Amino acid sequence: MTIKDWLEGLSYKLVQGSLDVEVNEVIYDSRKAAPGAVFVCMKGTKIDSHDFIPQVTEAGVRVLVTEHPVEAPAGVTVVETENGREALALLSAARFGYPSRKLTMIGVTGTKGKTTTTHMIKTILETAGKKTGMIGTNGVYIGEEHFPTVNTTPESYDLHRYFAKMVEDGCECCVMEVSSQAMKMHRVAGIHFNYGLFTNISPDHIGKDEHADFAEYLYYKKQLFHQCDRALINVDDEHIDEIVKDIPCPWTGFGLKEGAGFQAENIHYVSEPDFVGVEFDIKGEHQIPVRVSIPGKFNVYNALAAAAVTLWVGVPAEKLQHALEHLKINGRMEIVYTSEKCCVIVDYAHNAVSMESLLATLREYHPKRLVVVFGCGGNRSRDRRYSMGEIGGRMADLSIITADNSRFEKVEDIIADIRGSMEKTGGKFIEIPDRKEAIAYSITHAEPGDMIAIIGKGHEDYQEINGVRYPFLDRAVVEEVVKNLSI
Ligand SMILES: CC(=O)N[C@H]1[C@@H](OP(=O)(O)OP(=O)(O)OC[C@H]2O[C@@H](n3ccc(=O)[nH]c3=O)[C@H](O)[C@@H]2O)O[C@H](CO)[C@@H](O)[C@@H]1O[C@H](C)C(=O)N[C@@H](C)C(=O)N[C@H](CCC(=O)O)C(=O)O
Ligand SMILES: Nc1ncnc2c1ncn2[C@@H]1O[C@H](COP(=O)(O)OP(=O)(O)OP(=O)(O)O)[C@@H](O)[C@H]1O
Repeated sequence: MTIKDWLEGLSYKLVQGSLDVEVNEVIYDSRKAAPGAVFVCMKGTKIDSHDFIPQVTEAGVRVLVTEHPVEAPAGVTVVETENGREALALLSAARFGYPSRKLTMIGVTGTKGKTTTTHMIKTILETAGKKTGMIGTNGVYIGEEHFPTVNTTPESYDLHRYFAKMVEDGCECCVMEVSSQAMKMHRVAGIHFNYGLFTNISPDHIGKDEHADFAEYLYYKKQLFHQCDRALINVDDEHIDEIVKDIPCPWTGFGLKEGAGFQAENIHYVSEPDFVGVEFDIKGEHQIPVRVSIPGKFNVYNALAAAAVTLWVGVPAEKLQHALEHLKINGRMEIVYTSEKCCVIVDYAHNAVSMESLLATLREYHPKRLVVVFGCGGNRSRDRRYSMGEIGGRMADLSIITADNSRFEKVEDIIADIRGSMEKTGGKFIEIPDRKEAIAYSITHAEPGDMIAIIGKGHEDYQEINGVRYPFLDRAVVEEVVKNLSI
């Protein structure tokens, strides 16, 4: 391969050297410099990697892609382009042989529900026999393999490396979360999505290094529509008019609104000893009754969107129904135990907004008592402790305040902050600093018909204390308690 072969689709200027230089790798981190690699420079939020040109050329790099004129040794090829991150995306796609073109690509964007919906889509597609790779906040899943990620949408080079692995491992489809930040940072530049899904939008990710304001946030979320054949959009979103304004691709609505292409109706919240979830009828393009084994109104939206897109992919109705009825998503409204006595749910809700919507949704199931077990992370905003304490006090029948990832703070200090706001509400609470004991207490003291929500850590398999991550999984603790006490 020569660098010329990898420049397809990129607008560039050759400012030094030749395009016939043989290349075998694309890098964007100077510490990986080696002969044969193309080093793509960019101005990052902290570092300008053009500064590393002396080091990388010293290490044998013979091709540089830069955003502005640079000084480079004679014999080194310099290609100038407008945006290094976009160049990285296009070169990486070429480097791996455009693997995303061999996959049915589904992109999911939105403020809330991305992770849940991508998991649902993957489960449905795999139930229908379509091997599916998945990329998002919880990491990358390819077959039995799991790779952790730093970002919800990883850097472009890593994306294409994972797509290539998916193709190699026989995946037919890829479902991935596409964050607005990824759009802004060109991580998905050049990727073509067969389907683009927009779950919802509300103000979030606004601030230094993210989005300047809500308009910019929306603008970047909408960029997905420029890269997909067909879009699926939540028509109940309060910003629907702005979302679909000047939309460049055909789109279909989903939601509860009459006339939506995929409409949910006859919604029932079901709480039975062996099934807790929600059932509804899909109306519109298809008429299919479904039962979803994850509770909550927002999971009606997530399941409806997942159903719609997988029906478009060609999944038969009975496979869809089976998948939704037996769904389990680690740490997202995960029902870990249900019996005549109580129902125990593990969820990742770790701020007041998520906690409030979670508790409100569980109320719909009319539990005898709604019990919440939670703490707050150390070395993070103290406001979160006050607001979560207030929500617990106001919305639960009993709050059991315990430890989360205390990091470098004392659990007792964090609990004291939570207690401060909880007391003002008059809500009932107890304090059990040891999280394992708190979980055990919630179950052993359950009253028939109770719902117990253990929140904040979801899928996390550790508890971070004084810089050490100790193994800890809420679900495993529940299972152990239930087994030992055989209730
Ligand atoms: C603000 C932001 O988005 N930053 C992202 C960005 O980092 P950066 O621009 O700060 O990078 P930098 O440290 O300045 O480095 C610039 C360049 O120098 C290179 N470098 C650096 C050091 C060195 O010795 N040599 C060298 O060549 C780096 O490899 C890089 O190419 O590029 C990195 C690589 O892709 C990202 O990991 C990083 O995400 C940070 C960790 C982050 O927190 N991002 C958040 C805001 C984010 O992206 N969030 C979204 C949304 C999540 C959601 O919806 O919930 C996400 O998709 O995760
Ligand atoms: N469709 C939805 N609408 C509103 N809230 C939702 C929806 N789906 C999930 N939630 C709530 O938001 C929390 C996060 O859900 P999820 O991880 O699926 O979203 P996300 O878009 O990936 O979020 P994040 O960007 O914060 O990782 C859940 O624990 C739940 O409380």
